[in-house]
Amino acid sequence: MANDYPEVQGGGSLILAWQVKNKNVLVVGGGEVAAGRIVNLLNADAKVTVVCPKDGLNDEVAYRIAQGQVSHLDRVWLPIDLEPEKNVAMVLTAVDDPEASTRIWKYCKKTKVPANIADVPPECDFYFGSVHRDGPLQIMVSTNGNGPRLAAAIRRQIGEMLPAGTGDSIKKVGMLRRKLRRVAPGKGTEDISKRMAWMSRVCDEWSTEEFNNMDEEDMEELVKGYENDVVRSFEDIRLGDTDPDVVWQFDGSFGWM
Ligand SMILES: C[C@@]1(CC(=O)O)C2=NC(=C\c3[nH]c(c(CCC(=O)O)c3CC(=O)O)Cc3[nH]c(c(CC(=O)O)c3CCC(=O)O)/C=C3\N/C(=C\2)[C@@H](CCC(=O)O)[C@]3(C)CC(=O)O)/[C@H]1CCC(=O)O
Ligand SMILES: NC(=O)c1ccc[n+]([C@@H]2O[C@H](COP(=O)([O-])OP(=O)(O)OC[C@H]3O[C@@H](n4cnc5c(N)ncnc54)[C@H](O)[C@@H]3O)[C@@H](O)[C@H]2O)c1
Repeated sequence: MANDYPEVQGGGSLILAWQVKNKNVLVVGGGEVAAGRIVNLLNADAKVTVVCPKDGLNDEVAYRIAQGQVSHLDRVWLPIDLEPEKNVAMVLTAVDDPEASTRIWKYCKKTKVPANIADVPPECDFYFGSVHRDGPLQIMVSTNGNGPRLAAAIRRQIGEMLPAGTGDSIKKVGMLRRKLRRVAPGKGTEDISKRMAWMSRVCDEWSTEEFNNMDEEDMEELVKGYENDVVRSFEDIRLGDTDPDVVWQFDGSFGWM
């Protein structure tokens, strides 16, 4: 039977944007790989505890501990680190001891805590990927275990392709969406459909650069069109005076002077 449904391509990962804000995450090990994991976790507002003997910490991890950005347990990992009272949401190990890694992985499975064991794909509930970050924008590249270094090269290429200010333009879209929900707070299905359709039109019709240049006043002006399903262009908002509230006033100049 012919159809246009997407073809299934098994063998991939389910790529998600996992929310770890204010959740307890345990990092086992304090070397270079742990340092990278810690930055990723702090960027996602997690509450991080590092378990690693003090003499094994690298400079970056020692700095995070000294700054109070993460908590520290000065010893090797122990099963008590996963006691239910600790409420651990996730475990990331980056240790140079494969036996310890496997022991930790098995214990995570027993206690049903999702875990990533660096370098041991069969002992991972999820893999890391290479991430491009620009404000609210995050792009993750995964090669699904085939070539992590290639993932980093592809991530850099993608980052270079994006127009400057892409992250800022996304921030503006976020502000506009929040403003729209204040102006039109309806929670009925029709309200939601109307809001989504209007917002989709704005996103399709406005460019990254226009979103970047959009200020608070432009946003106010733009959302005024929502009620009547009007999406004014950036140019129209900046140059036009279709708003009856705006009265043209002579400023004493004749333009050509
Ligand atoms: C993307 C990145 C994210 C991050 O870790 O932050 C990441 N690895 C990175 C770098 C990297 N890792 C390794 C090298 C040495 C060169 C090389 O081997 O290529 C380099 C390159 C370097 O250091 O420059 C060694 C390595 N890695 C794994 C194995 C085991 C194996 O393959 O069996 C071995 C040892 C292989 C061996 O024994 O020979 C496994 C995994 N590494 C993953 C992620 C997951 C798959 C992601 C994917 O496929 O896309 C997965 C499956 C599990 C996981 O760890 O989550 C990060 C780049 C971040 C960035 O720079 O932006
Ligand atoms: N997936 C990746 O992206 C990737 C990339 C490079 C290396 N690796 C692998 O990740 C692992 C860590 O690499 P690294 O460069 O950070 O190593 P590293 O030697 O710099 O750090 C290992 C750390 O683990 C600590 N440690 C060892 N046993 C421990 C235990 N039982 N409890 C708590 N802490 C313990 C050590 O004190 C040290 O701080 C290695 O197996 C390495 O091959 C993974």
